[in-house]
Amino acid sequence: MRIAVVGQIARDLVLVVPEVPDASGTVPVLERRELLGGKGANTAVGVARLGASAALVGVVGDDEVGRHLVDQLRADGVDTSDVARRGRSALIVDVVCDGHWRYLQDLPDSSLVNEADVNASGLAGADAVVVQLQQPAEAALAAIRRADGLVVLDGVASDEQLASAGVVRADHKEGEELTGRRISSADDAVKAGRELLERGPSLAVLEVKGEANVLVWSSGDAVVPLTEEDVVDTTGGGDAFVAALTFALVRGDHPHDAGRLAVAAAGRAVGHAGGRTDLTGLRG
Ligand SMILES: OC[C@H]1O[C@H](O)[C@H](O)[C@@H]1O
Repeated sequence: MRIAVVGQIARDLVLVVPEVPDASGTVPVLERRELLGGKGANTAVGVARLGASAALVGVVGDDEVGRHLVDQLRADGVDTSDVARRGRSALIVDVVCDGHWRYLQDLPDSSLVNEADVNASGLAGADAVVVQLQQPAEAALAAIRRADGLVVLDGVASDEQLASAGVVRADHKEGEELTGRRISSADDAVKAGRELLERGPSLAVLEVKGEANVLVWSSGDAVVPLTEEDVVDTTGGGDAFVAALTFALVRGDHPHDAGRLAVAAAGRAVGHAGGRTDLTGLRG
């Protein structure tokens, strides 16, 4: 099984604080961690740790940090032949308070995947392509058009993108933006998911904040409650979720089982610090 991911690669600076400061306020940093991150890279590493072959279409800086990011991806078993090197590397500052993140993003334009990167990549041969929609819309569309396998969209997709996708997955905030609906219960998510299916995909996966993930497909739906893991850091929970969801769907799992594996993976991710989680042994 080969899964390609189109998305961001970054260096994360995690600062754990006791509270978020007001304007002109100061708070101490309780803990500082320099970690490997980026949604695309985290997802690709998750796929590799689940035992599939993972390839990443992304960009790192043409600098020392970029070399380190690529070396670590390779060490984690990710095929980096489609990782471009230019400009400076993206830096994300994760301000973590009570286990929940707020990001400050230093994303130079050069750090975004462009259409030429996608067209030069080998994603066409993959069984599934995960497209993270933080990338420019034209690059995302190029990836969707070039994909031969299952297309999994992660984030707020446009109608044009949805029309050619197999799966769309959105966290709570993205789900509300994507559907224009308030999603505060599983029933809301099922209704929103049904509307999404009319826009193209055959599976919609929406989060109900703090409660569950809801999967909706043409002949059914399933509500998978979140695990009761102690939350250390929510960074990367969604990336582990998408990695496991895609892995399970390509393996041929029923959507409900795929949802269960995805929730278990996200639970493992939020139970530890940083965006790269060891999903080894998590096979459902
Ligand atoms: O999804 C988590 C990732 O998003 C942010 O962009 C950080 O890089 C972090 O690793």
